[in-house]
Amino acid sequence: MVRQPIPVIIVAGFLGAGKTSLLNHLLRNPQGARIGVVVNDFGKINIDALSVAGQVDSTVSLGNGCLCCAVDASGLDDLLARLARPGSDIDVIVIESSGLADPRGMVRLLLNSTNPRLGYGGLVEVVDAAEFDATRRRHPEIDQHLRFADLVLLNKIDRVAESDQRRLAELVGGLAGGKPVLPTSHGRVDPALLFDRGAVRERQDVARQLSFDELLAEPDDCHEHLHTGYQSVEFAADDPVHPRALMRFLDDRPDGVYRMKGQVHFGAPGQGQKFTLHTVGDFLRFQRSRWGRGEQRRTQLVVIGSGLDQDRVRRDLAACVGEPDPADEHSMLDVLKYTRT
Ligand SMILES: Nc1nc2c(ncn2[C@@H]2O[C@H](COP(=O)(O)OP(=O)(O)OP(=O)(O)O)[C@@H](O)[C@H]2O)c(=O)[nH]1
Repeated sequence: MVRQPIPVIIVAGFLGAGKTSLLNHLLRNPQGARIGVVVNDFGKINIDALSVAGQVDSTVSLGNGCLCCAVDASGLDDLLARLARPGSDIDVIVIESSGLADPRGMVRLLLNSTNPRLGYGGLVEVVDAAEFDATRRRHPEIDQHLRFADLVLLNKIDRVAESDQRRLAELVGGLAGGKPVLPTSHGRVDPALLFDRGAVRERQDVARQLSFDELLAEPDDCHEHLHTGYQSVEFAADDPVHPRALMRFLDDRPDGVYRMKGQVHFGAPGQGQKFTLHTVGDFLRFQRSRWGRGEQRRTQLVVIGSGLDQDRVRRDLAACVGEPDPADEHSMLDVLKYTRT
């Protein structure tokens, strides 16, 4: 029997929109589908890969650089071929693109793929409902990212007033040419909407239509992509970080910082857990969990922003390393205010 090509679905969306949350949701609720994953992060430390690792066997990661122009079609093909190799039993591959990648470049790469075992499975755009207006003001070109979406998740709906939800859904739906817009929280969507064979086939048919000829013919200048205006700083420390010092850094983030993510090892007594940190714009959240067995307790952070003074960010974070005074019982208080377990 001839095997149908494995659909490759691209999950795109601006920094911090909720792509990894969606991916984790899909991996936890696969509904029988065996999912292969490619994660592409902007920073050198691939935090997204760390976040999804352990949940799937078939993850390949491609850190440091946006997939939209960092690799050519053959480079991506090699990555995908590893997942789609005969006998791998994968039903669907999901590529989580970096938050600064141009989805059009990614779609183009897939349409140019020569691997007969793979087929384009559609573009899912995740939109941060709370940040969308501000992001558009800074980057009007983001509108174009929605043009080829097959499905838009209007995510973080819990952070937006009801009246704004309607306005945003209409706005985003218009930019996506009338494609379905689903309000979501933490990327919780019915996986069938992404993986259902009928839906995938429909998206593949649409991809063959005129609009995609247009996409393939469109000039693509990498120098105009969003990632060219952004920098990232990676920070790692084996020694514990002082909670009060890190909170001071977070309260007064250096100019240009938009996104921070990673894990923090605090030295405060009784706080031997792993704290996963996320900032997106003004949003700040820690999540507390146990360190894995054999996992090294260390801080690893990526800071992403535009116009960053990278040396200063590095210096300021290095200055946060240190252990609180054992007499300071409340050193973790401010961290815990922003922590969810
Ligand atoms: N309140 C709220 N927070 C969310 C929602 N979805 C994601 N988040 C939080 O937003 C932060 C960023 O989410 P991620 O899923 O890592 O975003 P991302 O798009 O993968 O980020 P990048 O890969 O860095 O671009 C995390 O702290 C998430 O827990 C949501 O629907 N509501």
